[in-house]
Amino acid sequence: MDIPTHDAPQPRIGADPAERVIGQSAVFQRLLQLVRRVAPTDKTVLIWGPTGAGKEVIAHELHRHSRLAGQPFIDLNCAAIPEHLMEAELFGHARGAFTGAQGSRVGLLAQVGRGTLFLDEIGELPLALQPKLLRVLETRSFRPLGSVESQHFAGRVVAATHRDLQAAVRDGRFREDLFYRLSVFVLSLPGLDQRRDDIPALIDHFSAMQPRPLRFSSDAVSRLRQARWPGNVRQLRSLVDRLGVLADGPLITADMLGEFLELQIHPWQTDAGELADALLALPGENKLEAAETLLLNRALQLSRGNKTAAARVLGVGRKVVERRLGARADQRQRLRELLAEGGRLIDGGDFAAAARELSRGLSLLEGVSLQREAKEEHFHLLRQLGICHSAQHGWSSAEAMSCYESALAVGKGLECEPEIMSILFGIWTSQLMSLELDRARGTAQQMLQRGQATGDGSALADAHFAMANTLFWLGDHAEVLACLDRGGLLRGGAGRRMGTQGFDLSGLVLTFEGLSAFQLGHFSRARLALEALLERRPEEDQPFSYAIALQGAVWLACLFEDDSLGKLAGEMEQLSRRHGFAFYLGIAQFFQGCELARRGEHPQAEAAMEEGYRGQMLRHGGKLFHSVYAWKRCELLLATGRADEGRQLAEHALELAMAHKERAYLGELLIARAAALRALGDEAGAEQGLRSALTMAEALGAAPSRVEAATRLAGMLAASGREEQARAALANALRACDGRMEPAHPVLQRARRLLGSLPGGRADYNARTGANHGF
Ligand SMILES: Nc1ncnc2c1ncn2[C@@H]1O[C@H](COP(=O)(O)OP(=O)(O)OP(=O)(O)O)[C@@H](O)[C@H]1O
Repeated sequence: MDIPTHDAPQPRIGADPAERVIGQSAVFQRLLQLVRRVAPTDKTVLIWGPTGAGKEVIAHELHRHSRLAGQPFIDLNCAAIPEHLMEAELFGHARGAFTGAQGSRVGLLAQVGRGTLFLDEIGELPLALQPKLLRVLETRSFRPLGSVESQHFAGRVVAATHRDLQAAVRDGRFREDLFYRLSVFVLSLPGLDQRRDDIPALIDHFSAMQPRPLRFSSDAVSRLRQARWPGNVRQLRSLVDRLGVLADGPLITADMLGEFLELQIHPWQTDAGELADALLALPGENKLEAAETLLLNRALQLSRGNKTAAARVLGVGRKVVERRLGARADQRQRLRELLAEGGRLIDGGDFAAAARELSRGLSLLEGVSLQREAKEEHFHLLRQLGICHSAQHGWSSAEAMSCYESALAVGKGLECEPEIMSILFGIWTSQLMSLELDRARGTAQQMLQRGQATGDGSALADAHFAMANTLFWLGDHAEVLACLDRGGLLRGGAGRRMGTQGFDLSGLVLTFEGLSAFQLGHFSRARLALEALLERRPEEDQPFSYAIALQGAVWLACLFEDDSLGKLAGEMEQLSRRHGFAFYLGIAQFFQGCELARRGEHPQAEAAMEEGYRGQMLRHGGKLFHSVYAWKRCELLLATGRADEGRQLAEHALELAMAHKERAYLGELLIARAAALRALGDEAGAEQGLRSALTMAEALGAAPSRVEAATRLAGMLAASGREEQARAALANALRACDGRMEPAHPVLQRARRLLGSLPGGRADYNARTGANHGF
């Protein structure tokens, strides 16, 4: 007789019925009594119980106590056989019944004779087969596929399930009539948690089955009695089996159990389908290989790297394990070579080629085989690829960010602190440049925490600078100075302190100290910072440090409306061109534009500002400078009679600033918009705008914009005959800044000139401040 072959497990015929059934607990004993009472009848029985609780053992027990104990016991797992083969399996088929049926086949219904047919996982029986099985039970006859003759079914059906069959009936997944036909008797099997008293005897029973005898100390037994057993008796048995292979000696103590209990795999908590789905969701293309790697890794972990023991756990020869490990070592070597090659190409500035090599390395890691053991290589691949992307596409590149973020996730737990800090710095820069200030502050905070945890001074310095810089754009100028101070970065003198990123940190610190001091009205401090920046003489081998110093200097010179602005910006432009510092070239051109505007050379000013901001800064850095640009360009537009364009620009910049909580130059932007409105003839709008600017500047503690807004407002009030209000507004703003400002600063000079021109203004101011500034 030709029997068609398939990959499904063959049913076991005549499984060892002599296997002892262990269980003295009251609940289990009651069940056994019931088993013995039901067994001699030939009625159908449904065994319900959680997975691994011993349903098959009970089915054997039923068979053993039945009148037909000498007859076959056949078990068929309904979940393990593909639907299209199940019917032939059960009913058998005649020759030629379907394509490929070269011979006839005797089905299990016939094979079982007068014995017990155990249908395990009956809940998985395909819906199409359910009425056919029902008919067998009702008529006690069946017809093999392709046959015209009915045969008598003489056996007994015992079914089992861990599912709630009534729920399956409600959901339409199981036929109600079959359910009632099967559950003539229902035996409910308790889970191991409900019969913990059986645990010691079960441990003894399974220990005795080991090739090497095992003994459990009493604390080990009580630990096992207390453990959770979602996989029930099968889980307990696997644990003892594993101990039998892996324990160093025969005595098992509670301490040794910890590791084994923690490492328990619970495939029984899920069903085979779910388990397979989880495996199919593994990373990489080749899922079979991924699943195999997972098994190998686990076996090695359980056997603590012992290949012979791992091979035993896996049920393969040691050579198989060795071959797989050898292949992995080769792959890892290749990974290291790619990483080294990537590093060399980065050093040589060939970022595109480096990215290609590094990506190759990443694709090697796509499967799960190397992911665990090559974590460090994985981290460096992602980090270096991030460097390539930011070098090629700018700090804000999405690819760079995603590499950095993945690197951080992979790098958790690795001892690569300097590299992790450098990634965080990269992420922070990108967030700052794209005006994601809240996120930038979060990253700076993370850097501070890491720096504090490791106590690394350089990392802490970087972190304080990052935080101070973020705070500057958030408009919290007093906190900028406090943060730089907390980081021990102030009063660094003329020396150079390089940050871990290779930047001249002291030049940057002086810049933000100066800018914040300026906004707070501490003009003399800001001026000192400007002078210290100018003292940082160019050094041939450190052009980038000089570019940083010049950046701070031109920016401050612009704020101070100094005559040196043009010369400094020119110097910065030349330096940046010479060394290819595109972003710094943009800054230089932009400030050149500001200087040209001051001199009234409007067309050239406009060209320089546009080229600097749009041509370079936006392209190579980000939109961080948008408010400085909008403020200065709006002034230029007003000077050339394009007030409406100026208003639009200022309004757009205000929207952006508000959306990103960027407040560094918010007062200046509000003033610029008010000036545009006034130029457009909207006097009321302009007055309102200036009042808002005044309030905003006051709230931010920003002195220059406060005085400027008050001066412009006073000018409007005086022009409309409200001289008293004008004088009060001006005197208030000046008084608030009094004692901190340099008398020579142009903003103050304009304010004082106006106040002096108002009736009683000079006397009023001098009387209130007790000063005599000699208007
Ligand atoms: N009372 C018991 N005495 C001895 N061994 C038992 C007992 N109960 C279960 N076992 C053992 O536990 C393992 C699981 O038992 P069994 O296969 O009968 O569980 P099951 O409930 O049918 O599982 P599943 O739901 O996965 O089909 C088997 O190795 C079995 O020998």
